[in-house]
Amino acid sequence: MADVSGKDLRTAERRIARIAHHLLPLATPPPPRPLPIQRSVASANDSYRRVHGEVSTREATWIPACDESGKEYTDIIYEKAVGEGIAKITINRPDRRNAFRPNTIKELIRAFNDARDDSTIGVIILTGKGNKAFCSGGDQALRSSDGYADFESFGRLNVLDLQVQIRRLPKPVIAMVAGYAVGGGQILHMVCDLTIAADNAVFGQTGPKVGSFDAGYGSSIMSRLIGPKKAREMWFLCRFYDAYEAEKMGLVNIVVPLERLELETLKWCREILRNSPMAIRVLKSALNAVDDGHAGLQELGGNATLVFYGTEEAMHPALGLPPFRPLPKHQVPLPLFSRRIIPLTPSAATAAASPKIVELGSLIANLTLEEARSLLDHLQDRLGVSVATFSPAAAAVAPGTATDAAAGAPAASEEKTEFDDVSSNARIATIKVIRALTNLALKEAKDLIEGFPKKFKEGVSKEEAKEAKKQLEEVGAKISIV
Ligand SMILES: CC(C)(COP(=O)(O)OP(=O)(O)OC[C@H]1O[C@@H](n2cnc3c(N)ncnc32)[C@H](O)[C@@H]1OP(=O)(O)O)[C@@H](O)C(=O)NCCC(=O)NCCSC(=O)c1cc(O)c2ccccc2c1O
Repeated sequence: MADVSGKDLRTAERRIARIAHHLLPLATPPPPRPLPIQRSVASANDSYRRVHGEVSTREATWIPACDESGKEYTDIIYEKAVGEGIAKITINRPDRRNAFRPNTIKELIRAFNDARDDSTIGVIILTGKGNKAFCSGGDQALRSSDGYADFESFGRLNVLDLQVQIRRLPKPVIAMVAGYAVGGGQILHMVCDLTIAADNAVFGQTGPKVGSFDAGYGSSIMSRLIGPKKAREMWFLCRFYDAYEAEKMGLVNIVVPLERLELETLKWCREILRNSPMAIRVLKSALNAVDDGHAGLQELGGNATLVFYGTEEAMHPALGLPPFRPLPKHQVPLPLFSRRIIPLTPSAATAAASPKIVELGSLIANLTLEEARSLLDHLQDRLGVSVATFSPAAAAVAPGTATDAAAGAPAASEEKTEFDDVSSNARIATIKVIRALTNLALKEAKDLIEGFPKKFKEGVSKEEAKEAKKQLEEVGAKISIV
């Protein structure tokens, strides 16, 4: 028989005693072990399955990751899966059953921040090194009267910041639990969105035995997860519960054989990753909102704002609603617009010009609108003059408008108005007025002031043209009625 020293015996006794007072007495015999992975699937060949198929259950290839500080991690391992949107954060203090010290929490916060900001990451796994413990809570050797103190001269309870960070993180966090998840470690898995437990997992609180308690998430979320009676039992009695009991209580999502723990967790990650990240982000905040009070509403509200920012209305809030009353038919705009239009009207001065000018004038007069536009661009590039310089005496200057009158209108026409270039300053206000004048939809109104010359209004009276001119000038547009 091998020699056993007195010290070894004492250590063994101490360990047995430590576990024993958590595990005994069990109120009921352990429940029969269900099959490790249960599925409640109506049909393995339903249309959902045929469309979406099964996700891969292969292993991931992990590469070490760091955050922007580039600082090494000592208490954790931070990795990302090659070619997949999965990050894995592992508490790396196995000789302490992955108990955390303040530095561990600081590193966890850095890694979670990085995974949050990395747009290639969609799901984060939190786990512990080895098979013996996910995390055994705060490092009891470092507890002092003002919290947990390691390299600093003061104590902290910075795990509370980490809990909040995980709750607010806009991506799912999955706790992958093997072995003990006790004390502050059990609370960490509870604030994660999902928990995949190995069949050797053990859950429980020890606070009242070691002079501590978590009256924050550790109490409220536990009560939400397993119900108020069970939460009281867990805290008041400080018993430990195995993985199957935990599953029955609703503390974990699924129990799997230890050797399949990571593969099953990866499968869950991959299933999440094929769904809409924004839908999941909003759902996470919605599921947390009531329990997180104002902070929960703030998170949910922030997500609503983000979704709103993607809409046209948020980009142009000043545009308001489209005009309610449809305009009479003759006023319904025929879309037509111009960045630059030269009003080509004959004048008395033309007759007095030299033959060269008359010929040039005649050539210009016969240009199509497209050619006229090209000519203006050319002149502008060549001579550096603005289009407005070429507008006739009337008043056309950027960002002006002018509408062509009805075809065949007798006089060269006070009933025409054409749009010239609309400056960005006046743009939104101009669009708004145009919509009121024309009943155009937002997009059409925007196209109107940006697009190639097209008709704006047809058959309008002089008074209407003047009124339109007045309204547009009031918002900074410059108009000519020719
Ligand atoms: C987890 C155990 C049941 C495992 O038992 P096992 O027999 O497998 O292993 P050992 O007991 O021999 O442990 C091996 C080795 O690890 C050391 N160790 C284990 N846990 C811790 C720990 N939490 N802190 C420091 N060191 C730990 C252990 O001493 C051994 O070292 P050796 O040198 O002797 O080999 C069992 O280990 C256990 O019950 N651990 C203690 C669990 C515990 O009480 N945790 C603290 C609860 S309080 C808490 O976590 C907490 C943290 C916070 O930050 C809070 C913040 C705000 C409010 C409340 C908080 C809070 O309550």
